[in-house]
Amino acid sequence: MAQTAFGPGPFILTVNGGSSSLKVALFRDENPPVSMVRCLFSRIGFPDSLMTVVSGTTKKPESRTLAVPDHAAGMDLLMHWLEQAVGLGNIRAVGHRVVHGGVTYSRPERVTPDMLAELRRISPYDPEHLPSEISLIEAVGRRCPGLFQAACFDTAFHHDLPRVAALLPIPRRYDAQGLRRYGFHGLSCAFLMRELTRVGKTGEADGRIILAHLGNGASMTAVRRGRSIETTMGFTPTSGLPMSRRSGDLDPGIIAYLARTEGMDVERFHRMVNAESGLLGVSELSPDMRDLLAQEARDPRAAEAVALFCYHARKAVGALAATLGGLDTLVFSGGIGEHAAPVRARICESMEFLGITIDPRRNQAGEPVLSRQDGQVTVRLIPTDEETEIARSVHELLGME
Ligand SMILES: Nc1ncnc2c1ncn2[C@@H]1O[C@H](COP(=O)(O)OP(=O)(O)O)[C@@H](O)[C@H]1O
Ligand SMILES: CC(=O)OP(=O)(O)O
Ligand SMILES: [Mg+2]
Repeated sequence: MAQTAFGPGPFILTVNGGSSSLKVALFRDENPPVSMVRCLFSRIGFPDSLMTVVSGTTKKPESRTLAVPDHAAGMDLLMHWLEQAVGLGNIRAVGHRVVHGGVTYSRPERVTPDMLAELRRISPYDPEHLPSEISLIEAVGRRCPGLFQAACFDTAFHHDLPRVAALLPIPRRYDAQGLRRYGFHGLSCAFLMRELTRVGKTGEADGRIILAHLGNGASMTAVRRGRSIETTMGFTPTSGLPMSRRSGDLDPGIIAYLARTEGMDVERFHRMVNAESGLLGVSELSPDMRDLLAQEARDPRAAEAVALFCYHARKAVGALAATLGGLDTLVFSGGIGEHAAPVRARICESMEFLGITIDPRRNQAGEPVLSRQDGQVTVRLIPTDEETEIARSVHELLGME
């Protein structure tokens, strides 16, 4: 393979399309894959979209503002840049994060026309993520026809949820139509479990574990003997914990109430619970935990939003521990879980009854183990990396071709 700006190829490209962001990373196709450069488009669809590039070697972020009207436009810009930096011929495969795989997909798979048709069919399951993810697969296909593309599903980690956890308490006929609890953030869960196997005590990864993925989207998952047995998100990623802009679980009665009293229609309701709720909705200030922590001393709305987030997270730890029949390990991850020491402290407050005690110094310093020496539950901080998980899966799939 020819020499490129990032050394010799071949490369794997990973594509992670969020609701208004796009993360792309280039890996050298080795075992394990080596991250060469990462690129983040944020605020897609806004006039001040930002492109941030972080090189795998210097780790120095370089940002510039540019108009990115939608995900496909971001992908086109990126492919153009990659053509010059590495040559598209040096890219062996592209791996996409696909948030929803419905009942059909339980492992990473090569994208086929049939898969695209099925993803289009289930798009209404997750209109926040699936349409843009499909458009990214299509954008790559247009630019590089025939290139190996794989879909890595967030729902896959939870595919074998116990029936009682997956079943929704609504008329049975909907279950047959795919209306069930699926669970998300599975790529992050898979990565965290791999890391726990690497850094944990002997047998720890086979114990009773809660993975707290707290980012803009936030969910917690109970894992026993390596298997997801319960998780806070259900049919869509709007459910579960309150998030940066998403409401999380709500009383279903609210939908009918707002329709009757305000004439609120489906689209308006969808926008409210996905884009105008959570930390942003309660604080009326910001969806960003950093901003709220900085303002909570002087603005009671910021304080209430942070308190609400920590309260629901603590409640979820208790509920998930009950489904596990006790707890051995609690893992904090995601932007908030990895960086917000005060939030971690508040989630773990008054949890001694469950064996959770964290050491304030370790927590403040963000050490890999946060629990006290004598703590019954090992509380850990593990940075997640969905991109590496995707690249690993693609490398494995290529090996099976
Ligand atoms: N130092 C920090 N202190 C508090 N919150 C932080 C810090 N760094 C990042 N966060 C929060 O992490 C969240 C973003 O999480 P991240 O996992 O990066 O997002 P995404 O889900 O979009 O991948 C934001 O709410 C941000 O405020
Ligand atoms: C599944 C999900 O919530 O994804 P994100 O956190 O990237 O929005
Ligand atoms: Mg995320």
